[in-house]
Amino acid sequence: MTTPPTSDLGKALGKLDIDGNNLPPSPAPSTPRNGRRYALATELVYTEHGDQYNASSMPIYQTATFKQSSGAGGSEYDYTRSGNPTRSHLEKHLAKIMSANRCLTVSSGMAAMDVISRLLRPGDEVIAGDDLYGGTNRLLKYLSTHGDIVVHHIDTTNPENVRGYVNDKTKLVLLETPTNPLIKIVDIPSIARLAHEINPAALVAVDNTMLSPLLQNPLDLGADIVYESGTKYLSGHHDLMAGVIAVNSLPLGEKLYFTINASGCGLSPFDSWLLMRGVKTLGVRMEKQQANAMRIATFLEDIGFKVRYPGLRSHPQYDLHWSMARGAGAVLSFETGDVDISEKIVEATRLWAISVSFGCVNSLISMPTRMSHASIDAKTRKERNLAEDLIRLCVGIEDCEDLLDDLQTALVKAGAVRVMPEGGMQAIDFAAGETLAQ
Ligand SMILES: Cc1ncc(COP(=O)(O)O)c(C=O)c1O
Ligand SMILES: N[C@@H](CCSC[C@H](N)C(=O)O)C(=O)O
Repeated sequence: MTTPPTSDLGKALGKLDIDGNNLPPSPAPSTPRNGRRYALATELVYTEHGDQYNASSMPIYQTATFKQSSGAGGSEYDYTRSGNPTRSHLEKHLAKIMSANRCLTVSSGMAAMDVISRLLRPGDEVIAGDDLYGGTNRLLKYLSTHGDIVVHHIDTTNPENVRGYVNDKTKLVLLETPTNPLIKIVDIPSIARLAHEINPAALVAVDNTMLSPLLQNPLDLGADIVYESGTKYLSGHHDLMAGVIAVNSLPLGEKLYFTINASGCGLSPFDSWLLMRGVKTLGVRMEKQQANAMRIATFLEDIGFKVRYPGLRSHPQYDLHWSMARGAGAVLSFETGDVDISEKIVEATRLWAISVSFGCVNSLISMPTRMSHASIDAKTRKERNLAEDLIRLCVGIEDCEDLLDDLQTALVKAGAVRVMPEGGMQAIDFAAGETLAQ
């Protein structure tokens, strides 16, 4: 029961929420899904954890063990591998944000993927995209060579392609959207629907790292599992590694928890605390990152580069993206038509750090085939149309004029653009055989 309101405003409003329920104003931590009622930007920062001293920030329970009050054990926590209050608090908060009934946090995005992959048995089949993060590709390859799992890498941008591969052995359909690094869009609702129709036991898992729960909720779109690298947008500062898994099915959540406890990959108390702190600023970070990304993408497209970004009208799956997502994110890629020129651009930037990963407050530049996707062999990259000259930009929160200025200088220094007498610049079409001299 809630206590009666004492202020006039309180009396006027009572304790009723917008649905007329007499409930606490925000989700009780243990019932995140049913309790959500503020806008996401508010929920990101609003937390309740019931600390005995009312600490505003959830304390870090930096302990491996918890003393028991009886010889039979049985307290809520006994050992941090099995559970820790700081991690639990984060998981409950994330469940609320991710529109999930249960959330689990582990030591990296790949650990999340590994935990999910333990649901597979020899002979099971996995359907995955042909454009996906290099590390995910590497783990799937390992499962196929060491675990007798059959992995089909197909173009998941067309749900009909997926239909052809779903059968009674399909255990997992693994999707990324937008894909990393080609920024292709995958129709989560259609694929989830058809996969479940053909094989109700098939699990549809979505790697939501590119957008974060602020911009897309795959569970609401029909997925069974959503996971993310918390190393990226959720934390936002590249100062921790984390992975997050969210589900609505509680039995499925228990299976995943079993693996986390059994294998010991649960997120540490300190990283749980850091991630909790990072999540609170996700809204403001992403807002600025997206605004900057849109300007950068528009500039590159205007001067003639082929740019991949779902914020641009020219993206071939623009409508599909916006039917699922609330924003375009802040990762884009573009091609120059010449690998050496791309390398020169990357190396000529100063503000844009040459770095893997994305989602950080700092802007990053990289050539995926040399860095994040180098673990995919050159032959496979070619088969999957992963252009060697592709440059990926992960846009941060800096002043956009500075970012544009640094990028423009790098383009000129690298000889990737022609400076026009009337001002401005024009990309040189190296793929069409054009040169700077022309
Ligand atoms: C789309 C995507 N998923 C998963 C991962 C794995 O995350 P982590 O590096 O935290 O293991 C990455 C990057 O590493 C990624 O880009
Ligand atoms: N050497 C690492 C590369 C990590 S790439 C990180 C991120 N997902 C990205 O796309 O940039 C590895 O081998 O995993």
